[in-house]
Amino acid sequence: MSTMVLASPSRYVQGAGVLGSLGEHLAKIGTSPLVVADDRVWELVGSTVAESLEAAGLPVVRVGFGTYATAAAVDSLVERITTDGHDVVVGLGGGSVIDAAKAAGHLAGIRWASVPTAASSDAPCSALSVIYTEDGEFEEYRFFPSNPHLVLIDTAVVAHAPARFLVGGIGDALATWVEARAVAAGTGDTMAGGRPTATGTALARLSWELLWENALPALDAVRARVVTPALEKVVEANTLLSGLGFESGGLAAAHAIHNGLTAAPQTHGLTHGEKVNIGTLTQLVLEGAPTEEIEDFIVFTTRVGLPNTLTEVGLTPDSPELAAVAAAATAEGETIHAMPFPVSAEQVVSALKAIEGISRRVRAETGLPEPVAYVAGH
Ligand SMILES: NC(=O)c1ccc[n+]([C@@H]2O[C@H](COP(=O)([O-])OP(=O)(O)OC[C@H]3O[C@@H](n4cnc5c(N)ncnc54)[C@H](O)[C@@H]3O)[C@@H](O)[C@H]2O)c1
Ligand SMILES: [Zn+2]
Repeated sequence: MSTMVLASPSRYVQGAGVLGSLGEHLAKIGTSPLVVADDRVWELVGSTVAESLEAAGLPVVRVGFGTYATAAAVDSLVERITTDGHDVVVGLGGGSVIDAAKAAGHLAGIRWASVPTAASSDAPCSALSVIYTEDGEFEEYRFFPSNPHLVLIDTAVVAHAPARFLVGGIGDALATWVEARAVAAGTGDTMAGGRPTATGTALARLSWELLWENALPALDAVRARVVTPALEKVVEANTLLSGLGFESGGLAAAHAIHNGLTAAPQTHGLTHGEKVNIGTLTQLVLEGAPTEEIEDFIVFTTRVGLPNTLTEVGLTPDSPELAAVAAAATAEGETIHAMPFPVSAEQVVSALKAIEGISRRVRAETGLPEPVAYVAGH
């Protein structure tokens, strides 16, 4: 019998205004926190965080952050933690700063907490970080022996973030069930280092169900800058359920194709979830999913505002970069090899080319807008 593993953070806290109790929660796991946040995020929530830490008797120390979770960014955080003797590191912001904080906490031998300010990815809960080059190309996954001690997400902050962040988080979370069911059907391991539990797979499915029901009204809520029950459900789906579901249910082709896409400079500037959505649709085509399911996915993700054509990620079916994307997606060790059948780079190129025409046809047939070409950096 193969071993099954489920991983999860020690504590998950979600609600409107919970950032005000960050200090109280952090005081249970450390006495000298280092908060990592870029200037934009600190401008938005720095005063709330500082007041909360002060009220809990904790010192307020914040260090800045760049764009990507690079090896160098992680190393410089480790140096800061070690020199100043911090005992808990807090990633405050998007998935990149959270990944950098996790990796630094692990290397420095201290605890770490995730405090996302947008529901833009399922990075906050996992025991791994995705490391990039300085140019934003996928470099490696780093795995840690434990998940964050605390994940805290304030839905009022999420409601005031640009809607595109929530769109990205929905794209990342929709992939979770499509990938988890593929891993469950095969023999591969999950990111937690074993076969999926029924629990992990079920959480991935619940994430999909909540999104299908609540994603569109949640986006309406964010555009109105208000917290509604639909938004709470989507934040939970994007952050907690997708986080547990991808880590313990398994990643497959969709994320491998996302990682491959980072090799095409045309895609830089798109969010993680936007690129993942191209991977999800490509996986559905690769596995020969029922036509109705593929068509429903295209209609739903177009309505959400996610790209589902090559055009929308700066590519075309004739782009020479597709070969490099497929080569990277099928590299040794990539999660595409957890699919229940062998996948070659040629198959990935074919499926990528196929999504352009399928999505254009479905969008035309259902009265949805034609894709608009994405130009990196604009
Ligand atoms: N480790 C994991 O398990 C895991 C899982 C999924 C994704 N990821 C990684 O997460 C990264 C993607 O994360 P992301 O999509 O959050 O992007 P990001 O972290 O790269 O960028 C987020 C940007 O949004 C800004 N921002 C954050 N909150 C804001 C707010 N409330 N208002 C305005 N601006 C705000 C930040 O300043 C930052 O510039 C990728 O590197 C991806 O590989 C990791
Ligand atoms: Zn992801």
